[in-house]
Amino acid sequence: MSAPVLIAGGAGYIGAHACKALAARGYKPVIFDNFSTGHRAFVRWGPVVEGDIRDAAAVGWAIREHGCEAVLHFAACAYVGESVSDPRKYFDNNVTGTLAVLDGMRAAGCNRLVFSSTCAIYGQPDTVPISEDTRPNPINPYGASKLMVEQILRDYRPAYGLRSIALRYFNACGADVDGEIGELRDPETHLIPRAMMALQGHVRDFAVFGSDFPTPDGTAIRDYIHVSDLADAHAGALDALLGGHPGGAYNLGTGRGASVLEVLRMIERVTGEELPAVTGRRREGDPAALVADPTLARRELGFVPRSSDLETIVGTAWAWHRRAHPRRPGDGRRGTAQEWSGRGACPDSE
Ligand SMILES: NC(=O)c1ccc[n+]([C@@H]2O[C@H](COP(=O)([O-])OP(=O)(O)OC[C@H]3O[C@@H](n4cnc5c(N)ncnc54)[C@H](O)[C@@H]3O)[C@@H](O)[C@H]2O)c1
Ligand SMILES: O=c1ccn([C@@H]2O[C@H](COP(=O)(O)OP(=O)(O)O[C@H]3O[C@H](CO)[C@@H](O)[C@H](O)[C@H]3O)[C@@H](O)[C@H]2O)c(=O)[nH]1
Repeated sequence: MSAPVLIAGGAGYIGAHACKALAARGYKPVIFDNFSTGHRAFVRWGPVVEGDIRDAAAVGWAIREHGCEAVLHFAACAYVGESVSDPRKYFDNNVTGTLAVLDGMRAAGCNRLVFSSTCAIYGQPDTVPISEDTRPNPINPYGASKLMVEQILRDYRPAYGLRSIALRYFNACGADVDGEIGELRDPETHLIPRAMMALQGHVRDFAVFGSDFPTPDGTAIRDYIHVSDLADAHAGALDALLGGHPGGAYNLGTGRGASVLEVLRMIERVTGEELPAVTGRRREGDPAALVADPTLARRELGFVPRSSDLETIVGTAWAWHRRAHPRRPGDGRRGTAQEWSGRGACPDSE
């Protein structure tokens, strides 16, 4: 018998990959989504309830109707820049929305939750790699909203017996190896999909955001984790919660950092194409380096990334993008990623 699980935000990028991973493990994902950024075409592995997480009664109804034993909660607004210009939207959807999910769960007698948190809760840490002991210090409302939810979850555990695991993803990327789902947003702000959209002529203003960071090549370093590894980690966290895990918070990353230039060189290698080489200013609020210490997740959840080498990340993302965004004629290229390493030689995009 497959256990039904409510997947709030299951029509989105990471949520849909999690639905596929859960279905492969014998769970029955029940997708709950308002399709604000999700895709109807990504609903393939279970029934869908169209609704808003801020509607606690609708969440409770969906849990009872399908007999869900747990909730995986991906639904959120997740644009860092937008969270600075419109913080109310973020505190409303991410914090008030999560309170409503928790109300719906309690009303339906469901007390196990896996929550999508983020390394954005750490802000600009002084040292990397970042362990869970690093003091959270978010520098934007998006990160603050996720940290608030983590605090709420900690308080709900002793008060209401709601056991939860918060998974702090580093940079989610890549696409399903079968090419069934991938990363597709409007607008798209993330490095890898934007670079690929630039190659296909859909983005005209692609740039490296900053070449003066205190890093070996001057560009920012991130810990890129394949979305299918994240999806497997959710299945593992769910297994753990259903098996009696008391709950907690875990970093999900590889422990290895890659600079923007290293990612772009890999994109050029895998695609055999030259990217437009433009160096722009730093994006406001971008830390120099975020790299996970994933030891705790490995030890306590058995988390081992299998697809998170840059070549697999870029290869799967490129396969998806070629299908999702057929090339447009004309491209306006201005150089190669190789040229970026000679910083200063490139035109400034500002
Ligand atoms: N993409 C990343 O690199 C990354 C990193 C760290 C954390 N996260 C977190 O992971 C989660 C999923 O991110 P994603 O990249 O898949 O984003 P996404 O936008 O693709 O998915 C979010 C999904 O939630 C749905 N949704 C949003 N608000 C809703 C509401 N009020 N009611 C019902 N459904 C709603 C959207 O329609 C969408 O299907 C988010 O919570 C995000 O904060 C993402
Ligand atoms: O066109 C672009 C886009 C991005 N970057 C740089 O590439 C790096 C990665 O950027 P991006 O892919 O936008 O990811 P992050 O800004 O690191 O943020 C993502 O990863 C966070 C966790 O690290 C999540 O919390 C956020 O939701 C998610 O947007 C950063 O240094 C950016 O400045 C560029 O140089 N050019």
